[in-house]
Amino acid sequence: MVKSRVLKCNKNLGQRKLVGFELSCSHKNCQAPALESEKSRGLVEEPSILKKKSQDVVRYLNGRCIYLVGMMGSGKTTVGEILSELLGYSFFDSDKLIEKAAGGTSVAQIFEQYSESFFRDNESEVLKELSLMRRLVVATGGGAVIRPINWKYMKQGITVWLDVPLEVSAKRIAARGTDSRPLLHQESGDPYTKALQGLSTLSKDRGEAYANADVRVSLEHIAEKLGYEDVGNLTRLSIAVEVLEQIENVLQGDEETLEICSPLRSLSAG
Ligand SMILES: Nc1ncnc2c1ncn2[C@@H]1O[C@H](COP(=O)(O)OP(=O)(O)O)[C@@H](O)[C@H]1O
Ligand SMILES: O=C(O)C1=C[C@@H](OP(=O)(O)O)[C@@H](O)[C@H](O)C1
Ligand SMILES: [Mg+2]
Repeated sequence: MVKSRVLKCNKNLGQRKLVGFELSCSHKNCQAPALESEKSRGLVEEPSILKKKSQDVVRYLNGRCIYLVGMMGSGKTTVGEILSELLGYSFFDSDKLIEKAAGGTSVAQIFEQYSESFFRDNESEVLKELSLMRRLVVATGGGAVIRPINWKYMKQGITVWLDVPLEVSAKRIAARGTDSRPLLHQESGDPYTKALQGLSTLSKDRGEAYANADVRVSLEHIAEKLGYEDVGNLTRLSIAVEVLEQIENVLQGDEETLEICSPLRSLSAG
């Protein structure tokens, strides 16, 4: 087992960082376990056409990581896991890494016991560490987009914005409750109302930050393409496939552009 860098620091209010983020991978360049071993998780059955698409995207990515951005409840963690399985990449959720480094303290407790700013410092540290690695799918926390430094780290890979109607995200969050999302706690009313109000406020504050992503995956666009009346009924897999297709479109375009612009490139590729 190869361990990448582990942050050495102490967990206290004086220091701004938590004790070691342990980012360990099964192979030197952070390849995920072979897809077969992932199949045991049974997250997705993979028809041959999807396998071919996944393999094409892996080639275009050439080891670059995928960073999923989007509001709370947009499906970053859920779709990210499926994407990692399809690509044979390792999956990391930045929130989970922070919670693990904090000895299991939840995100909500970190906000309460330390501060949002403390959480954000650690979020940036996690993204900095992950930016040194390859062949990862990273589900970021919804607020990762608000710090420019985080874009510097995420832009080492391909950034994908899951653009989901706030009503759909609010419904998903309400189904599990808002306790785990501290930025929704100050709202009043039933879980759906709290979630929708909180998301609406955050969305206004964050403006176009998410639009800095390399790829925008609009669930409304997918629903239209697939003939779904209700965006909320789109399956996790159909969204993951759209992410792959959009990444392929962007990277294929880049590859063709590079081929046109620098004919020597194919020689340098060896
Ligand atoms: N396509 C989907 N259809 C139905 N529920 C979903 C879908 N994607 C995510 N969810 C659910 O929505 C909630 C939020 O998803 P999550 O992946 O945690 O979002 P994020 O990480 O962006 O906050 C979870 O309970 C998850 O199971
Ligand atoms: O939008 C945000 O600022 C946050 C989103 C959360 O992650 P999810 O987007 O996975 O819920 C988590 O990082 C924290 O509660 C802050
Ligand atoms: Mg998440």
